[in-house]
Amino acid sequence: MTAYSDEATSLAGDRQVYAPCGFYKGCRVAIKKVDKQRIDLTRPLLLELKKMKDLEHDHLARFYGACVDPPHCCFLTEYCPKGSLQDILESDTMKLDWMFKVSLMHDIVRGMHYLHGTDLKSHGALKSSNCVVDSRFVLKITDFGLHELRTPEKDTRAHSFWTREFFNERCSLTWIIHVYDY
Ligand SMILES: Nc1nc2c(ncn2[C@@H]2O[C@H](COP(=O)(O)OP(=O)(O)OP(=O)(O)O)[C@@H](O)[C@H]2O)c(=O)[nH]1
Repeated sequence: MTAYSDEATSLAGDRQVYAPCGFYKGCRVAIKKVDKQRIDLTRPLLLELKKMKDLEHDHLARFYGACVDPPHCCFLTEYCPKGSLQDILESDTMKLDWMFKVSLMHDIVRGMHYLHGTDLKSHGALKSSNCVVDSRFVLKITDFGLHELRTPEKDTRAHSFWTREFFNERCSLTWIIHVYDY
């Protein structure tokens, strides 16, 4: 894997968002840092990594793998050049007409429907910054699974909705919570 830059997403005239990315086997990938001193490759973790790699759907960002060597622990996922739904919603220059909004909603529903039918069963952190948009304006859901390796949310700007946080504290995640999530 070649890590090459923090690429600015193409929202001309807006705040620029820099996403670390690189190349892995000829594909451009998004690099998500994992804030862990060490990662124990237990059997359940290896199984989950395998399941994640096997997932394939038009509305899920491809999971390419993880680097578990500290201090460079990270996940590699499909890189989507238009940035996240959060970036698009916060953009002053990008006008969303109803056709585009419906198409984005449709993509989320299709992606989540597929995810709920897999062994992962739930996303766990569905929010606008975890929905990324590719060069053809197709929305793909990212950052699913591997909950034990993810750092708890610290960003109050994150657009997650009260229902997920409310339920997280009280019971385990199920697909029903996602229905309220979006
Ligand atoms: N262009 C592009 N930007 C991305 C991609 N993935 C993430 N980003 C950018 O990185 C921002 C932050 O994403 P994350 O690093 O997942 O952080 P977060 O979702 O805000 O927070 P946590 O997931 O809770 O850590 C997004 O809003 C995007 O601007 C991608 O595939 N392509």
